Amino acid sequence: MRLDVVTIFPGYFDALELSLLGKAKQRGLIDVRVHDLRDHAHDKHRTVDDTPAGGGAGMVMKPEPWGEALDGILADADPAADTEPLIIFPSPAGEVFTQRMARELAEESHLVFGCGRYEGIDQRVFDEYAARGRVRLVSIGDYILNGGEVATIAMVEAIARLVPGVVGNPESLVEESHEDGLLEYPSYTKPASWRSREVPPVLLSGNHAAIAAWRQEQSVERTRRVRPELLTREQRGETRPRHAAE
Ligand SMILES: N#Cc1c(-c2ccc3ccn(Cc4ccccn4)c3c2)n[nH]c1N
Repeated sequence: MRLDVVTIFPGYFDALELSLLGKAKQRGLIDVRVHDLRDHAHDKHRTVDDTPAGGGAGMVMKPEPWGEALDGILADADPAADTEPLIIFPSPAGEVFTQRMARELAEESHLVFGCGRYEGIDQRVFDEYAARGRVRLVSIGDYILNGGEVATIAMVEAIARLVPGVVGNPESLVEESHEDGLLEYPSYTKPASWRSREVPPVLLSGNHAAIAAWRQEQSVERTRRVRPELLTREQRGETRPRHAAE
């Protein structure tokens, strides 16, 4: 998978050189290219923002540097690829990023992340690239950040770890929160007793069926307590199980 990131703060993405993603890069599983938007602003001060049309507080990112940066990336994309690159703009006005979306995006061969700052990017940039290809505005949650960089790092981590070969043991991806629509069960390790707090005996029983049942029950109970909206109506007890005899 190729990942291009356009930002005025390229240093944010040094984080992608660390840990799992750094190793995946070294192994050629992920090709990350970070572009400084200011390299595409050619005035003396490398200006990337201007006052909002119609007035209002703050500044808006000018379209010209974005056009030059994104045109360059698209022109450099693999012409033999099945599909054109998908351009993702983190935005508080975007569709909410979920594990389902992460799985969907992990199937892509080329993702481009456009990190806005200030009050956002001139709308015509979104319109231009949506007319020419595939664009999605995506939000990582209902709160306001100062720009798209942190959201991009979060999304890149969630997506890249699903790319085959990036995570050592693919089985560890199966029983994770949200993979089956439920929150993950609580985890324990050694020692069996710590400050008079015991590991649940079922986990030490060696009875794998009982352990699996306990973990499923814990996932449903934790989801019911913390995120009831993730449960199906049947799991919430609002309907009888479909197989139940009348
Ligand atoms: N994803 C995501 C985001 C963002 C986000 C993403 C990109 C930009 C570019 C500028 N700003 C600041 C800003 C302030 C005020 C109104 C609009 N925008 C961003 C914020 N905030 N919260 C999320 N879940």
